[in-house]
Amino acid sequence: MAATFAAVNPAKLLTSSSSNRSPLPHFHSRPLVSFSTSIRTPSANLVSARSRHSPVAVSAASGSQHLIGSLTKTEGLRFAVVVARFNEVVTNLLLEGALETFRRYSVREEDITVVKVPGSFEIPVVAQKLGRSGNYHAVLCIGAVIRGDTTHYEAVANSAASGVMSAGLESGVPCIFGVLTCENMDQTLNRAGGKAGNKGAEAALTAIEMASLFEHHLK
Ligand SMILES: Nc1c(NC[C@H](O)[C@H](O)[C@H](O)CO)[nH]c(=O)[nH]c1=O
Ligand SMILES: CC(=O)[C@@H](O)COP(=O)(O)O
Repeated sequence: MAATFAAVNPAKLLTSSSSNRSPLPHFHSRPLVSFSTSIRTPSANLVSARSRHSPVAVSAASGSQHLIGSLTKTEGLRFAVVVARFNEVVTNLLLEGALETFRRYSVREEDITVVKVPGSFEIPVVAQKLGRSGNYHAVLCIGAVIRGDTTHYEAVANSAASGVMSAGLESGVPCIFGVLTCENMDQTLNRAGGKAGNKGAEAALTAIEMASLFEHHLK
């Protein structure tokens, strides 16, 4: 049977859609977030063999081991991005934000697969399949659900949210919820590179952290 999804070169996506939009205002030239790796009570006995090799596993005063994903150890991490085409003007901006973040944090383009689906309702089943494939360390889900006149909004938004959660639980691969659920287009655009930032970029950071947590600490 033919492949059920098509891989899209993210570089091409960025190029093809960047001509008719203004630059995203919330991007900076350096990584947006960094975690302190300092150990306040550096007792050798408290640091496990594994954490010695990982600057992001820190031991607290209590002696408990604290594990946290790294935003900098991205080498070899592979990501799938499932994007709803519904409200495409918005989801393209979210996708661009996500790809820009992956690039800033040194995720290689060839380690990113973008899969387009009709609407947010279709995201979970694809996320689950991608998670189960074993090919990805995290699946980032992007969509934009905007309230209309009927109760359709609740159905789509709630299904997307619980479906993405189920996809993660069922596949064992972090599935990240980058689906906007907004009252109107103003609210939506504000969160797709406007006043409230770019939630696609934020969700990509979450994907990196979770992928690292699983890969470096929870295997
Ligand atoms: N209204 C929105 C939808 N609706 C479409 C559904 O997601 C789905 O494709 C359809 O019901 C067929 O199963 N999708 C969004 O992503 N955003 C919306 O605002
Ligand atoms: C998300 C939606 O519900 C929307 O596109 C549908 O609008 P309506 O409730 O007016 O049919």
